[in-house]
Amino acid sequence: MNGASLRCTPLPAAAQRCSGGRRALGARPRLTAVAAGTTARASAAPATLSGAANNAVAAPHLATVDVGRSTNIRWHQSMVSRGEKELLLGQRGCVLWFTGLSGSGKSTVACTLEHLLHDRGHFTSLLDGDNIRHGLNKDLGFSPEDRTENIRRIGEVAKLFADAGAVTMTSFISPYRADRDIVRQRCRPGEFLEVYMDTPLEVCERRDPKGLYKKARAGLIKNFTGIDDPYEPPVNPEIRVACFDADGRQRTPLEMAQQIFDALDDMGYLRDPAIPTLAVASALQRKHSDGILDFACL
Ligand SMILES: Nc1ncnc2c1ncn2[C@@H]1O[C@H](COP(=O)(O)OS(=O)(=O)O)[C@@H](OP(=O)(O)O)[C@H]1O
Ligand SMILES: Nc1ncnc2c1ncn2[C@@H]1O[C@H](COP(=O)(O)OP(=O)(O)O)[C@@H](O)[C@H]1O
Repeated sequence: MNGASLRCTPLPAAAQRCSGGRRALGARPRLTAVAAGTTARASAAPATLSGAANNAVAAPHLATVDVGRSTNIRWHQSMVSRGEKELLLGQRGCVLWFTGLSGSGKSTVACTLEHLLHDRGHFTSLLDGDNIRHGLNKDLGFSPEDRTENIRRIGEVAKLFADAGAVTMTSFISPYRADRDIVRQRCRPGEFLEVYMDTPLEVCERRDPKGLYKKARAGLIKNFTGIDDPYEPPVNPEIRVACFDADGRQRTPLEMAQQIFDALDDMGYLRDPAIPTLAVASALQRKHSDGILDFACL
């Protein structure tokens, strides 16, 4: 594919049966390799893309940029849009950012919520503090700088999952308001939903499932959130999960998870999962000869 260049070619007219102003999935510009005066369908994306890279030197729209310590990099636009992925999944990708003290119930409720969502046919992902610190962030501790970097990385990973259409849950203390706000700003409008586990320190300390509060009180752990390191509660979280009900009874994890599920549903993040199933079925029946699915009549 030497000398190939990238060109976006619209599908043939027959493939552009778009109804009611909604763009047909099959009608998006298609990546096409053009070599030595002939027009050919790109059969393998990597070959096509490397062809583009070879020709990027003089084309201004393919200019590279420097970001942080990375030089000469360029943003690559996906050929399958986020909207198309969300249509397939029948939901909107989002980041449900659980925040609260250690022992406030972040992991338990996020895990319960993931079950609820999955049972109802939704695509989810759960990033949990302890787990991520076993791998991606095992180089980080609990200094203010390390916590900030912890949250920054998780924010970026969560955004990637949301971009793929997943209802993404993160479960980190994320004690500093500024760090959470940076993640919010990095997300699209409406994509970031702060879920505040509003469980008082006394309750968390009583639970103390890992015995960490006891150690922190004894001075064996330094900079423990809520003891000798600050926790800054959200000012205006999208979802506040209260520990107690109106009668002063401690709410169960299932009640809390159901509250978040209902809020997501009310806000329109969850659509009927049956929709994309039907969409795929009917698009398959109208598959074009070139193998592209046609969602035009939806
Ligand atoms: N100093 C200190 N302060 C707070 N927490 C501590 C500390 N040292 C260890 N742990 C354990 O690590 C878990 C918190 O990790 P996170 O990644 O969520 O923390 S942070 O968001 O970066 O602040 C937290 O887990 P959870 O109880 O699930 O929140 C603790 O078990
Ligand atoms: N709604 C709840 N009611 C009673 N106990 C809870 C509730 N949510 C969590 N717990 C218990 O509290 C402890 C800490 O919960 P966990 O989800 O690990 O908190 P976090 O992830 O915020 O540290 C666990 O032992 C869990 O069983």
